[in-house]
Amino acid sequence: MTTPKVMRIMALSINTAARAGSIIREVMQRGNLGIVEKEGKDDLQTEADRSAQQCIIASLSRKFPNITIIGEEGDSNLNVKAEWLVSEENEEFLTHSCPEELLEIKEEEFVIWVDPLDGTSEYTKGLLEHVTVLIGIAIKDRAVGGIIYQPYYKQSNGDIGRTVWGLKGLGTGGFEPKSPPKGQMIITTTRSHLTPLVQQALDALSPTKVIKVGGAGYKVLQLLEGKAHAYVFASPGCKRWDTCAPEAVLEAYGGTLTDLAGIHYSYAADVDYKNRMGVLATIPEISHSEIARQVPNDIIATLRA
Ligand SMILES: O=P(O)(O)O[C@H]1[C@H](O)[C@@H](O)[C@H](OP(=O)(O)O)[C@@H](O)[C@H]1O
Ligand SMILES: [Mg+2]
Ligand SMILES: [Mg+2]
Ligand SMILES: [Mg+2]
Repeated sequence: MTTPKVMRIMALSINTAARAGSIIREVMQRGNLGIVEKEGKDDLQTEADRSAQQCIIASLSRKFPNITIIGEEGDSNLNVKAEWLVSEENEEFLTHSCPEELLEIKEEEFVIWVDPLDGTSEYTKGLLEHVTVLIGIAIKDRAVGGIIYQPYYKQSNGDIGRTVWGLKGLGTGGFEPKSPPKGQMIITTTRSHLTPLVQQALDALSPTKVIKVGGAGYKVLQLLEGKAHAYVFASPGCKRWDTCAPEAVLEAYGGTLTDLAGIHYSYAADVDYKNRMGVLATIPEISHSEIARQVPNDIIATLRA
């Protein structure tokens, strides 16, 4: 019985994200981040972003040559050194059963969205716990599988690094699920891109507490670990590579991630990769549609303009 393609892609992505995470730590240890500006001073790229992406895309495309892979850092030179090429599929993950509805998906139907280092700004500022490696697996236009690797997570046994994964129809792994305190509305949002519109959306939801952190991946981890009820970002800053993996993991867990109007983003290969309508993510325990309804129409209209 051959292993279903989606399970092999998840299993290789798990090991590849961890290898990319070790590259991120190696670059930091060497101390020369090789920072360049992409679309301005607010959009940085480091040697870690570039190298982690080379590792991920070279490894995945070597084993699955017919898969469409879209990386934040654009085209990468895939002639990488042998030590960056990951070929082992994660055996622990492969002990799980493939969801019935995903058994027959062909390689050509997958689109993989790669954010090799989410939280670059935080990485350059030493806020290392905000940094994640994101590999999102879409089938046709829907986010289905996700890996959120934290290169700087400290395990209780002293090990460094943690892999959080999710596959819709199967579930999640790698973290201790926790619900946030009842009777509160804790919202996580941007650490560095607060605008009047972002603030207006937050105010409309009357939060009891606001947690400002970097990284789309790290914000969704706040929801998974019971630190926040919702992630609200009324701005077009994020892209599909920021949200594909977090959406798949959160929704495999029973939560929801959409744009601010409550509509799911398409992850088809040919979409405009900008999340122009912001991000709204909620834990399973609260009504996503109820929260979306509380977002004032003028905010939606402004984002749509
Ligand atoms: O992978 P990077 O470029 O670090 O991803 C960015 C997002 O593009 C950006 O929108 C996020 O901004 P906020 O913190 O304001 O949500 C940033 O945190 C990173 O996720
Ligand atoms: Mg970036
Ligand atoms: Mg990102
Ligand atoms: Mg990035």
